[in-house]
Amino acid sequence: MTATRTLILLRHGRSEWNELNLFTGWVDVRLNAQGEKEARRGGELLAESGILPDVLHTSLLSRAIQTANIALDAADRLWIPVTRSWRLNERHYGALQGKDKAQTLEEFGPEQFQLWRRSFDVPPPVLDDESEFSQVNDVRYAGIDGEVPRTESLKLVIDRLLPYWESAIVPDLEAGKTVLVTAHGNSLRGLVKHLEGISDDDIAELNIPTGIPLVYELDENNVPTGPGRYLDPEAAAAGAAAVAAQGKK
Ligand SMILES: O=C(O)[C@@H](CO)OP(=O)(O)O
Repeated sequence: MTATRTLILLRHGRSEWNELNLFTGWVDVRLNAQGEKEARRGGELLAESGILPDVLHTSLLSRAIQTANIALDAADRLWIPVTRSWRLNERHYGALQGKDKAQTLEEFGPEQFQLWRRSFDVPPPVLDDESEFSQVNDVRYAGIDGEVPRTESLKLVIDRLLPYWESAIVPDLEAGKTVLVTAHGNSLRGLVKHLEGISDDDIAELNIPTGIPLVYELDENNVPTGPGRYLDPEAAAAGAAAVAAQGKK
């Protein structure tokens, strides 16, 4: 029997802007108190299930970094090596960054809202470089191998994510390491789409809850041997339903 490889995906805990119901994207907001609690619980779930990461990959956004640190502290794994990449960042939400989701839904209607939020290849309008929510002059992206996005569809997220998956994450998995990836709702939707071979249409229905580890066992071709498994399935189902309903309250 060939040994399987273990991959853990963790969406950051609730952020200040999740709380305010604002489109966030690349805006670098922090976790709120509930998000910190979720991150701790995420780490406890890892410890309780004995699925302990050997290496960590995070985005360059503080909410993912904070989540990883808190979770790893709870699992007594703060010491593991870490690599961070903009390629794991949240989807850039273009001109929607900083906008209220409920107001956007009301202004543009459910069809356009869903198209911007969950379609595969329709990006929101581009964000002006002069906007306070633009990242074009953010020093952390000064050296990236590409242009700082002004907007992204899920397709564009997958296009910039997969080279990192292949060049940085897969080698760790192939070295037999248990890999933790701490990232975002839409960058993780992109990775799950790739792993599970979800169609461009069906991916619209997938929502990832905050703070609950999602574990995959992968074969020697890095294909999942079964569906991903949330370490707290009940909380995950409730969390995913809440994400799907955002804007409607
Ligand atoms: O605002 C965002 O950046 C994302 C994740 O919080 O939201 P949505 O779930 O609407 O894609």
